[in-house]
Amino acid sequence: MLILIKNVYVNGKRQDILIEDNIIKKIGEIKKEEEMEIIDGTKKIAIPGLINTHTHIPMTLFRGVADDLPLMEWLNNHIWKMEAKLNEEIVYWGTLLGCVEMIKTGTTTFNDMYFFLEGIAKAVDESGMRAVLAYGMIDLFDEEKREKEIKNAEKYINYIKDLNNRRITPALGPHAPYTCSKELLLEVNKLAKKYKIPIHIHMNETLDEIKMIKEKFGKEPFLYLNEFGFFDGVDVIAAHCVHLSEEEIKIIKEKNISVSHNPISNLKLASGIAPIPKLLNEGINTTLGTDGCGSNNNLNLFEEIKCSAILHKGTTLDPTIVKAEEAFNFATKNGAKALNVKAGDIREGYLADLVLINVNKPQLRPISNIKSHLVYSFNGCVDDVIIDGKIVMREGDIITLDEEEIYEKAEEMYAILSA
Ligand SMILES: N[C@@H](CCSC[C@H]1O[C@@H](n2cnc3c(=O)[nH]cnc32)[C@H](O)[C@@H]1O)C(=O)O
Ligand SMILES: [Zn+2]
Repeated sequence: MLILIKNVYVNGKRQDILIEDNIIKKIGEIKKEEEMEIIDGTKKIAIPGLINTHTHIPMTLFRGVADDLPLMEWLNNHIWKMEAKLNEEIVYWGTLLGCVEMIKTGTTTFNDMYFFLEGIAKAVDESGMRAVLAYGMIDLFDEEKREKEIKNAEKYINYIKDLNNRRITPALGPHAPYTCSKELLLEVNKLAKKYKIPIHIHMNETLDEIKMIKEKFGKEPFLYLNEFGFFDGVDVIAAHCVHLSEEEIKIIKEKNISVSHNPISNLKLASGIAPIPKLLNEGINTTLGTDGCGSNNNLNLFEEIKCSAILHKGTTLDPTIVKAEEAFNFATKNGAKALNVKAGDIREGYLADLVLINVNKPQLRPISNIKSHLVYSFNGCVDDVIIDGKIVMREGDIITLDEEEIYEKAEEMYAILSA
């Protein structure tokens, strides 16, 4: 399958992009040939598909159901109660709704931690998106639950591998150090090495959890986990990292941990503001996530890009902190590095995960500085999306999914959850 995007603004100039199978074959001057599908890029710019490194995608169905609460109350009194009613079908439709929202706002890859993974994987496969899927493990320090969670985790790793779908890969998802025992975390490290897959974990989101860990284990979360080798020999994506000591930042740097910065979720749950300028100073790989729709409440990664570019200017009173280019890289190159996917940039030999945006939009005019507009002005409504070399959306219409059906089913599924 050959796709030729003609005369599109990419990497600073108007040129052509040739896609062969799922790879960007050539960028430059390219002649049209018979068997090519041609996309006219004349009025469009091409950017790499965005990469969301922290989601709980089926939580689209929890949008707006428990606003204006702190994390622990939100989780314990609302979210975990509703999650008890979830099943494969509800998770499937919630995921499809999330895929529609992510495709429409230019996200092509997401890093998810949830449960009922068959439903999630089926929806991802149908949508055409790329995803790293982890079964979220919680043992609450109970041995019986631990055995069950470890068995489930390994079952899902093999389930996803057996799908043999190059767009869907497995990860391990121990929920957090305050919901997972040391024994479970040690087992997770072992499984990550055995299957050569990354670990996705919530870290240092709120002051409460840090207090809990310090009281229970006598030290801060990263120091506690590092002491028993949790970070050794594995790739870790740590979501949130809001409250960090200097010692903990050292560990993040030394262990090459990628941070998933979720500024809007952290603000909405009043968890705090992650010390991103300090992490950047240490060269720590910083990426962006939305978290779930219960605590954001959308999946528009352009909002996270803009928020990450202005929030830290405000906290440091330094307008030069987190420049537009850096913020854009959080959601593209850095995300690709964290998830170890050859995407996040439009270069020959890279995966053909790219997005076209028609510049005939008021927020993109005058065309003075495209990168600035994408970070500080654009509302995220993209036009065409190509993932793994397949056209998934054309001029705003998603080809792979039936939007109307998904919107209807989402209402039905929400009615079950809220009954
Ligand atoms: N097997 C676990 C599932 C854990 S999935 C990931 C969990 O993270 C929860 N979650 C969502 N957002 C956040 C957050 O910001 N911090 C901590 N947990 C969250 C989400 O509701 C879900 O319960 C169980 O039986 O509950
Ligand atoms: Zn989360």
